[in-house]
Amino acid sequence: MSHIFKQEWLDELVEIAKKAGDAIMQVYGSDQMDIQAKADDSPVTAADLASHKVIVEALAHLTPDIPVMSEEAADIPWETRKQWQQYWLIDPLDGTKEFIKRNGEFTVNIAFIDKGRALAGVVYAPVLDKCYYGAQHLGAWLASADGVTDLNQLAVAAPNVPRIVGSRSHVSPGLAAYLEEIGEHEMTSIGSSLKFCLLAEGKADIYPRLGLTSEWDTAAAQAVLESVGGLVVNADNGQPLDYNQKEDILNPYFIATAKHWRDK
Ligand SMILES: Nc1ncnc2c1ncn2[C@@H]1O[C@H](COP(=O)(O)O)[C@@H](OP(=O)(O)O)[C@H]1O
Ligand SMILES: [Mg+2]
Repeated sequence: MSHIFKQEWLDELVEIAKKAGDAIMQVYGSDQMDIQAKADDSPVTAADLASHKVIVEALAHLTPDIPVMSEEAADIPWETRKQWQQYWLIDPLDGTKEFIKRNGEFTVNIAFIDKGRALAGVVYAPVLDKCYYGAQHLGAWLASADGVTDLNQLAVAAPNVPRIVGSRSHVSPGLAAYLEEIGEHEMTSIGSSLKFCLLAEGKADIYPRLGLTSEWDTAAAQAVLESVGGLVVNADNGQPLDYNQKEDILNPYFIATAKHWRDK
């Protein structure tokens, strides 16, 4: 059965992400982060696993019949997964390296994928106290200490010189070539899916990711950005970045662009 993504689900996702953030902050505030290396040698902490547990349990309660894929439970056969029309795709703690460095640039990510498209998502940065959430047919908002901002109501003027955002901890040779081609620009480095959120908030213009990411790293934030008219495309062919269309979970290199920059 196919579901219509409802406003109540979006509100519920915000609550779930905040609970997951609370679980992460318990580890963040303790002396012992319990860092382990995963099979691919990337770090995983007690916080990734605690956040994963909170989200998976809450989603099972919210929508018992919708499957869930998480970075921390990704071993789902392609034969099974390729049948999914709709599913939740989560990265319980994106920016694990930033979490370990304790610079606050990490997020909880929950996306709703509908027929290969990132339809809705929430991105929550507990230390920064910022929660971005949206759905393509409902809109997108930022909840912070200042209250709730409708991201579609922001009037953003595109600057003359593009403001580029890039990874703090994963720098690729492709990016250097891209920046050289683009010429004069301002560059900001920040960890996790927050890069997309800066575009959605009108604080940056382009996020070129000419390096590897997995589908759970991008889905929720792509949904937020595209709910405010931004776009994320495959850097090679300009096609929208899609989900669950191939066995390999790695994304192609991509370029994300803010609405005000697309309109320029
Ligand atoms: N070589 C690689 N292969 C796959 N994913 C990679 C990668 N290098 C970085 N990433 C992904 O990039 C994410 C961090 O993004 P950024 O560099 O923009 O902060 C990591 O998420 P996690 O922290 O959840 O593992 C990781 O999944
Ligand atoms: Mg990640």
